[in-house]
Amino acid sequence: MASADQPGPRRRRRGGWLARLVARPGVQDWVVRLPFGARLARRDGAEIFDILQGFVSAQVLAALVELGLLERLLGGAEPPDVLGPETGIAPDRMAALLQAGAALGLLRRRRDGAYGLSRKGAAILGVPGLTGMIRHNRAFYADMADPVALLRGEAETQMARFWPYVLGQTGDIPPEVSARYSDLMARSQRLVAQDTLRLVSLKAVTRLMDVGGGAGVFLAEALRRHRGLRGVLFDLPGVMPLAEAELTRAGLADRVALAPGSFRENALPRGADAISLVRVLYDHDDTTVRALLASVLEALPPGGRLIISEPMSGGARPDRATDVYFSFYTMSMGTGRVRSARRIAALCKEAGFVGIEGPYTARPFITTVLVARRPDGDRCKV
Ligand SMILES: C[S@@+](CC[C@H](N)C(=O)[O-])C[C@H]1O[C@@H](n2cnc3c(N)ncnc32)[C@H](O)[C@@H]1O
Repeated sequence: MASADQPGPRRRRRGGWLARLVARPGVQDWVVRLPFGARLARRDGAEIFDILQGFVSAQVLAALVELGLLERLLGGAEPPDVLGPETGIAPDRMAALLQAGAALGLLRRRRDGAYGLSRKGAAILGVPGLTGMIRHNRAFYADMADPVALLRGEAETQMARFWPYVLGQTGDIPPEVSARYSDLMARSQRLVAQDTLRLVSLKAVTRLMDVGGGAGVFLAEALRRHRGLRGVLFDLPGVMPLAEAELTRAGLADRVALAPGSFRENALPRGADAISLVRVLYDHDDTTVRALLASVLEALPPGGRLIISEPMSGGARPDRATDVYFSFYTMSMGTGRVRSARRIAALCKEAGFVGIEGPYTARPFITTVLVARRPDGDRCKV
């Protein structure tokens, strides 16, 4: 069925003639002989090869992170025959890994045969949560090893086991399991929070409720920027100890009320004039999202604002980060999906929200933001 993210069947059939022509083996030989053809074919070839080897590049990065080599090289360049024995890897294989890291621009090869960290390699260490995410990709890439099985939904995925709430489990998730995934999210949440708060203003907000707020990093960031603001953190009970610890550490515990519960089972608490959903919708199917948006609308006062922030599909203009990485990431979680801003706006409208603003983004691979409002007059049931 066509959705706001997909064109209808009539448009899908058009435009295949060029692809069919280019796919003929003889045509490639002919293109190379045309003026500009050789350059075009070379560029296409290089780009195709880049896509083809993407998995291997990611695994080279994973090996550098897992072996702690980025941190190790912070102290200065080292040759393979020093790093090999330190990590239990034969020097010639270590040389291959370091050479691959240099080819990817993560390391720099020096004339004396030692390898040091490049600016890009060092930046990986500086981005909060990135090395944790790279390690965590092991589970995701295990699911991606058989992409057709994943697409057919043939087996339980490793990712579904890592994120148990997407399977419909609620308050009874063991605290250590909740803590594990919330900790991973917390590490990367600061970047999402900073981008979100640069894109939307909370000046007029007095109480912000972050639903699915995890460890509370978004609330903490918002409260630090707005002294008069108070917060409510709504999430599964198992996540509360982590949130409490994070907010206490930030010295903000007295400005945030913790509200344990499941939005699948409980009404959301009232009293906030803005509600945020940060990286929440893309974990869930449309049925859960529709119910959640209805619940948010009910919890808001007339004129109250909803802020949605998460990686969004490029929709009509497919986006390399969100329509590849995040789309398959959420698919391997089981119930999630990356939606375009247009699709999310349509779901908000359907729930009764008005005045939809956005999408705003600085870096689509970090997040995109939409803002909506509960109508001032009483168009919706309370
Ligand atoms: C992907 S994490 C995002 C966490 C945080 N907002 C962030 O950006 O780091 C999704 C969050 O939604 C919470 N969550 C999932 N299902 C929930 C439910 N039924 N009720 C309340 N929270 C839920 C999870 O516990 C988790 O903290």
